[in-house]
Amino acid sequence: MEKISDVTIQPCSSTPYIKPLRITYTQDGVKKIWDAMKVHDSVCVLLYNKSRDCFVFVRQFRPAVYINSVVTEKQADGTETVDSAKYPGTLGLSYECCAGIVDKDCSLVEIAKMEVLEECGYDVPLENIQKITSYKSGTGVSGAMDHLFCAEVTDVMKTGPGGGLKEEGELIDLIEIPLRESRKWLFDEAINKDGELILSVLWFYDHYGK
Ligand SMILES: Nc1ncnc2c1ncn2[C@@H]1O[C@H](COP(=O)(O)OP(=O)(O)O[C@H]2O[C@H](CO)[C@@H](O)[C@H](O)[C@H]2O)[C@@H](O)[C@H]1O
Repeated sequence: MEKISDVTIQPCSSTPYIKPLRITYTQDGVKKIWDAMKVHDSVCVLLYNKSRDCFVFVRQFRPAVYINSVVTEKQADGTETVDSAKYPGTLGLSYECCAGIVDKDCSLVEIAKMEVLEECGYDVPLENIQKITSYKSGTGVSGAMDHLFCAEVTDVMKTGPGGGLKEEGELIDLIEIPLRESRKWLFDEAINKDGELILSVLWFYDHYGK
């Protein structure tokens, strides 16, 4: 998972996942420019395993986290590289709630259910998936919607290994954090995690009075 090497970084104009854009507009009579990115909306599911009183998170190597944690070297051909002997892949490991982009023609809660099965191996009934909230993420750059859900699962619902879709190259570890240890873990800045995870867990404490 964290054995990373041969890292190169180059400009990217457009892909199926992101579309960088330059926006010009006039605001109160003043001409302005803003650089932004079109990205997919996403769903994110906080999983709480009732059988073992723990949260189930996913841990994966995130290239964006990695390259923002290292010093890159400019090469003559204009690309940038990273000395992976100096900067281990562990710098790019990130703990997140199970999540996925909204790129399918089905409801958000159905996408949430599919992601829980693919990434975490739990076959959770739709009625166990409850909405937390939806909000605009990355307002300076993307402004996409993030739809947060919470699902209570039990060991009986664990029907597969999870770990993500191998055909999409996904490499995902499942990490269980006991509820009683989660407050300390949540605010441990040495552990990479995203805002969706923190918000969802704080919602859980509030909603269930934990
Ligand atoms: N930028 C990219 N470059 C190359 N390949 C890409 C890519 N984005 C997606 N992919 C490909 O699409 C596959 C499926 O991605 P997912 O829908 O599982 O989103 P992911 O969990 O990575 O991010 C989800 O979770 C994170 C964290 O919550 C959210 O930020 C995010 O919007 C949400 O989709 C990936 O395995 C990869 O093959």
